Amino acid sequence: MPSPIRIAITGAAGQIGYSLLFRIAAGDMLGNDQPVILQLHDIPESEDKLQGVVMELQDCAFPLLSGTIASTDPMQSFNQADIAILVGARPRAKGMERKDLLTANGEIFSAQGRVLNQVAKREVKVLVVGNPANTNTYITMRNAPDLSPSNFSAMLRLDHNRALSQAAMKLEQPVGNIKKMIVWGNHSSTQLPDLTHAEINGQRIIDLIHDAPWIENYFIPTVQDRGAAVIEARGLSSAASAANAIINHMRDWIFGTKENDWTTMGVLSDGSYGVPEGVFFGFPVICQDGLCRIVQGLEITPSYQDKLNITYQELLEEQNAIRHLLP
Ligand SMILES: NC(=O)C1=CN([C@@H]2O[C@H](COP(=O)(O)OP(=O)(O)OC[C@H]3O[C@@H](n4cnc5c(N)ncnc54)[C@H](O)[C@@H]3O)[C@@H](O)[C@H]2O)C=CC1
Ligand SMILES: O=C([O-])CC(=O)C(=O)O
Repeated sequence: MPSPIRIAITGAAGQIGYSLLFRIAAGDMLGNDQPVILQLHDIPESEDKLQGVVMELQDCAFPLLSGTIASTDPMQSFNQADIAILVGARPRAKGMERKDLLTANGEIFSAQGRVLNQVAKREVKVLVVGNPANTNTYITMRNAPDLSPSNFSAMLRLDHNRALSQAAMKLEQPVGNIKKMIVWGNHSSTQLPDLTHAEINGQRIIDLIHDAPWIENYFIPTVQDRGAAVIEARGLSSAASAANAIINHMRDWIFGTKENDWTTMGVLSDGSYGVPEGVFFGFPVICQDGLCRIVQGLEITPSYQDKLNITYQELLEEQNAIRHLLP
């Protein structure tokens, strides 16, 4: 058996945590022969709840779970972490946009960035989930100057999975056959779900759908607003699907994306596709050997380029609002 991998998870007592920890401990993220140590973090107000979750983890007797640490001290939770999944933050309620959470949540990520900088492994992979995810990733990265920007990514995988499922339902085909979906930009309602490059069994989906109004008036807004629709229906934000997306995201990052496919991750922009450098932006990426690179050379229509600019501008506004949280 390989030595255990240390996984720090913040907000572990919350609803995403409850859908996530048991799957990781069962081997869904790192495989059936990889032991893990869960380093669970939450705030003092949630300490009792966190202890309850730890009891349940013990009661599962997971063979791969070689240790569990539950702490309200990030120095302890992030210590020597190989992976850090930053979920802990306030969720939005009905009627809010995710960026309305910036004031409540931004500070969490500057503090946690500083601690990661001090005590996590230098090659730690940090996935930021707490909203607004792209800008919180930026705050975390900027507060951890000794770690490479490539150690950080923002979660757009839930949007990517939502887009895959909507396309599969329209085509009445298995979702697993669809490749090369993209969700560009911010994890917000300005994101651009893009199936113009997507394929099913080697054929371009747009050649099969032939329904531009469906794409413009149903597919794009349904994916953009899905988080709000779930909140409206459940009274709570997506949790099981978010946990599943975390597992998908980390698996692809660590083990690589599938051949002839890519995934969507929020990574630091480098000027690709006319998106100026310096924002965490949903791009199509191919991962190999633990490194992810932005897929190059895709054709973007002028109308989609305008939409990329809208979501970029929103990210810029978010960044301007959090300047005080940067060193
Ligand atoms: N990027 C994405 O695709 C998605 C992001 N989210 C976001 O994930 C976050 C968590 O969502 P839920 O689990 O549903 O919320 P929740 O309210 O059920 O749980 C949040 C947990 O975080 C803890 N917490 C609060 N401040 C913290 C801090 N400073 N350090 C550590 N833990 C802290 C709380 O005590 C609570 O246990 C929210 O911001 C939500 O909007 C949710 C779904 C998808
Ligand atoms: O919509 C929300 O607030 C939660 C979230 O990020 C999502 O479900 O995509």
